[in-house]
Amino acid sequence: MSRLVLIRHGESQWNLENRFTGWVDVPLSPKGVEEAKAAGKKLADFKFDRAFSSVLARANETLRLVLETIGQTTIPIEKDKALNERMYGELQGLNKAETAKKFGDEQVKIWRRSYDVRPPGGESLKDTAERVLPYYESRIKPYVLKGETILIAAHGNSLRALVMQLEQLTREQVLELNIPTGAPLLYELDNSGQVLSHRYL
Ligand SMILES: O=C(O)[C@@H](CO)OP(=O)(O)O
Repeated sequence: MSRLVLIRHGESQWNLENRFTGWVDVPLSPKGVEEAKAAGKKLADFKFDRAFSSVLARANETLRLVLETIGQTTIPIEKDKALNERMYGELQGLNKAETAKKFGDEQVKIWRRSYDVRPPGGESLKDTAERVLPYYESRIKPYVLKGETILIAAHGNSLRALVMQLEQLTREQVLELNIPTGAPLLYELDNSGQVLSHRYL
């Protein structure tokens, strides 16, 4: 059996300011730093074989703080832009509440949570899945099949794409799927990579 822990980065400065972030490389907020350390405390009983992260600072920093908290900073780490947040195109930098006022709540929900509608100039969840899932299959799943204990630090939407696949969610179900910041989500998988159980720690 393999254990796979997914963690969305702690609160970022732009989460705090309620701005669309995407590929903009913003830092963690002070609360985000605390969330990452608290996540580490929840993972104190885990002995990770390896970890993966996007190349964005908020995920890298979250991973570093978790590994420092549990004293496991020497494990192999692979960082790849395939795990980056969904690129939010023209929405990047805009305030989410102001954007909802301008375009309507329903339109903004579709841009934020639908499966295959692209925000203007950006990636849909489907586009994001088309880079996250091949990366998972080629770089992460081989270690799942070996029964390793693995940590992935990434983003709301890159993790939604992975969770949709792991849990075989429908497009309707993924519309309601939100992944909170700094909350470790544990999957137990069998030796063929099928999910046996999942829960937030
Ligand atoms: O702004 C973003 O890049 C993401 C994650 O914070 O936002 P959303 O909640 O719309 O997926």
